[in-house]
Amino acid sequence: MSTRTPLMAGNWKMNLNHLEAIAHVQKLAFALADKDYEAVEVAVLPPFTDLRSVQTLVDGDKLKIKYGAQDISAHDSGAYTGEISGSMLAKLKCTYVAIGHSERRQYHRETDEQVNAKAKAAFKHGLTPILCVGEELDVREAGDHVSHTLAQIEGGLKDLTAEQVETIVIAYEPVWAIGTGKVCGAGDAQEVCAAVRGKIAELYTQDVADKVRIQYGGSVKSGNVAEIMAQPDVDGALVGGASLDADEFVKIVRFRDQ
Ligand SMILES: O=C(CO)COP(=O)(O)O
Repeated sequence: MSTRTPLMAGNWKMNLNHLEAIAHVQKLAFALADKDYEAVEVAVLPPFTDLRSVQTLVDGDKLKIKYGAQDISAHDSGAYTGEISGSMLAKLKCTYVAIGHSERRQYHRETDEQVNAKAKAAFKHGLTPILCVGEELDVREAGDHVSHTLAQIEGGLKDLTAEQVETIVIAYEPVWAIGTGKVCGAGDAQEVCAAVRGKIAELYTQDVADKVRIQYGGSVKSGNVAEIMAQPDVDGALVGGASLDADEFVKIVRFRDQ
């Protein structure tokens, strides 16, 4: 039986302005009870422009919900127009930062090398990376989904220490299941998540691998979350669309009741 605390995180993507963010986090705070936080960690990843508002709310009301960003610059400061540094996110008391989301890889051509540099930047500033990996449809159809995902793991974790890796979160998000309503079968998600843990054991130690939390992401909803969370190597969910509906996200957090 795993001792890993599940992490249920909402990736809002480019949705909800700062006023909507306040209303949304207030709804979550109202609906979630202390007992929800006993066995599960809950986090939201709002757009950058919402983070200050979310921080003020969480600090002011001592909320247990955690928050983080959807991206980070690999650089510390300087002439990088449009980028946001790890020290800026740390100053806003972010806990998490998503790195290498497939939408960043696809639309911004982020490579494993850049993803690795961002992971290092996150650790440098005390942030926990949620390293996103996963294959496109053609890769899965060719039967190469495991090797593709493990190559992303190897590239993303390059030169990170065992102490860093044991705290990292991995999000396995098959690209073909994101925003499509096509959920990956629970057994298929388990296959890749187990292979990811095996790879981390090979690169580090079994002990390190046993501590890493591996989330599944891709069309997670209240109706399918229980089956996915029942898999031994799935330690949480990274939820896109369904996290924008507070009632639905609360049901996902309460996956044990579904
Ligand atoms: O990309 C995702 C989370 O990071 C998943 O998005 P959906 O839940 O909308 O499929």
